[in-house]
Amino acid sequence: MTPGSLDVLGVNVDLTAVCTVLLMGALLWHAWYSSSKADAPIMGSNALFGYLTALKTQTGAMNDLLRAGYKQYKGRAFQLPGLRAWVIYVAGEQIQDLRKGRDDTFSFREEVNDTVSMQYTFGPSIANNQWHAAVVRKQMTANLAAKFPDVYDEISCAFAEELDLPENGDWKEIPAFNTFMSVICRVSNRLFLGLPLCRDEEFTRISRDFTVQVSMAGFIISLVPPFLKPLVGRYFTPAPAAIRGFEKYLIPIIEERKKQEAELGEAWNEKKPFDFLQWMMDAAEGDQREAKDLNLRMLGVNFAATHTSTMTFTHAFYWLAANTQYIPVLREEVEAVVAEHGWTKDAVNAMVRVDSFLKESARVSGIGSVSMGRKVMRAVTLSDGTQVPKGAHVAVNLWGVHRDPKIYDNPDVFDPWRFSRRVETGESAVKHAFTTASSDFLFWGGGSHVCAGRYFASQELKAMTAHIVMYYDIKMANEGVRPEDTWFGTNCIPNRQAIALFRKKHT
Ligand code: HEM
Repeated sequence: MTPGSLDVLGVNVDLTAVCTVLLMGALLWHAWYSSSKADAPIMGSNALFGYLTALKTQTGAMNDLLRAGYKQYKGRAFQLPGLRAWVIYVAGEQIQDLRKGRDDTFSFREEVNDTVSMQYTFGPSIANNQWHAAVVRKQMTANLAAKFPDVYDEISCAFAEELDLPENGDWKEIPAFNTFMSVICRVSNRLFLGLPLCRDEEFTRISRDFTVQVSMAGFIISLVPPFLKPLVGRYFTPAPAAIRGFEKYLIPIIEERKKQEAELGEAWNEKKPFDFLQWMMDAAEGDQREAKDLNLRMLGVNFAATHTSTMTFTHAFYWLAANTQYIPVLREEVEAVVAEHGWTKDAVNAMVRVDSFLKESARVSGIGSVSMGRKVMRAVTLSDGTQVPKGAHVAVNLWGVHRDPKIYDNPDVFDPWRFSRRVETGESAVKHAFTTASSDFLFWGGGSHVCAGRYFASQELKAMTAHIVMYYDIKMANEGVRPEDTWFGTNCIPNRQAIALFRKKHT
C-alpha cells in the first residue's frame, strides 16, 4: 500500500481521488439542494450556491448571522446556507408552527436521519422506527424517583473512583471533559442496565467512543449524494464494530432474560430486573423483541444520553469552577435540602438554585445555537406567510431567542440566579424549571419530540452538581478563567483539554 492510498478488498484506492470525487459529489448535491429554498430572505451571500457563507458559518460566523437575522427580521423566517443544505430559521410566532406541526409536515425523524445518516450508521430498523423513545418518555420518567438511590450511588462511586483524590486534602489536576464523560456514561448505564455492566471498562468505552465516531461519520455521510452514501457508510463508519461490541455484552443478557421469562411465567414479574432494558423488553412486540434490535436501541439511548449530558455538565462546571464565588451559594442550598430530605429525588427537586445555575448555563452556552431541526415533508406556508417547499429544512433560531433582551434582561451576562430569584420571590417553580421547554427556552427542543430524557438528564446533572459542591473544592487550573468553547457550525463544544483542580472538601 502506498502513502495516501487504501487497500479496499485487494484494490489499491487513491485517497486523493476518492476525496475529490466526494467533494465534487457534495458540491453537486448542494447545488441541487439550493433549489429547495423558501421565499424567505437570505442572510450572507448566495454566491457559489451559498458555499462561501456556509464555510464561514463553520468557522465562527454562524452566531453573528443568527443574531443579525433575528434582529433584522424580528422573528420572521430567513435562510442561511449550511454545508449540507440550506436551512430556514424561524423565531417568534413561527416557533409555534414547528411546536404544533405534525410529523407528516415537519419531520423530526427525517431530519435526524439526514443529519446523522441513521440508515447508514444505526441501520434501517432504528432509522425507520424509534419506538424506544416512548419508553424513555413514559416508563423511564415514571420510575426516576424509585431509581434515584441507584443513580446517586453511581454518581458517588464514579466520582470517587474517577477522581481518585489523595486523602491528605491536596489538590489534584483532573481532565474535566473526559472525567465527566466517564462519570455520566456509568451513571446513565446504571439506569439503563444496572450493575455490573455500567462499570465495565470495555463496555463503557464502546459507548463513549460510539457517540463521537457516529456523529462524525454521520456528518460525513450526510454531505455526500445518496448514491455514494452506502459506500461512504461502509468504509467510514465505525458503527458496525461498535454494534458488534455491544452485542457481545447485551445479547446474552437479553436471551437469558427471555429464557427466564418463558420458564417462570407470572413469577418472572417478581424477579425481573428493574432497569431501562427490561422496560423496553416489556414494551416490545413481535420483531421488536429480537435481541439484535434491542441491542441497537440500547446503543441509541447511550447515543442520545452520553454526549449531550457531558457537554451540558462540562459547560456548567466551567462556569462554576471559574467563578468560585458561586460555590457557597449552592452549598448552602444543598446542605439545607439534603438535611431535610436526604439524598433523594425530593431533595433534587427542591434544589432551585442548582436548577437555575444549570438552566442559565444551558441558556448562555447551550450545546448549540439552533434547535428543533425539522425536514419539511410537504409544501407549507408558515404563519408569517413564508412559503416553504417540500424537502426544505427548518429550525428555530435558539441563539436569537436566548439572547433577546426583550425576553432575558442583560442576555449576554451569565446570571446564575436569573431563574431562582424569580422562584424565591413567589413565581412558579415549574415555569422557570430547567426541564420546562418553551418558546423562550429551546434547549430541549419542543413540540411532540421535545427531549424525552430531559427529566432524567436534569436529575442526573443536578445531583452531580450538588454532590460536587458538598464533597469537593474545585477551581480551574488557570484560576478564574473559563476555558474557551469550541464552535463547529451550530455546535458549541466545551473545551475538551481544560484541566480542573479538585480536592476533598475540608470539613
Ligand atoms: C443534557 C442532556 C440532553 C440534551 C441537551 C438533550 C437534547 C435533546 C434535543 C434538543 C432533542 C430534540 C428535540 C426536538 O428537536 O424537538 C432530544 C430528543 C431526544 N432525547 Fe434528549 N437530550 C439530553 C439528554 C437525553 C437523555 C439522557 C436521554 C435518554 C435517556 C435522551 C433521549 C432523547 C430521545 C429519545 C429523544 C427523541 C425524542 C423523540 O423522538 O420524540 N436525551 N434531546
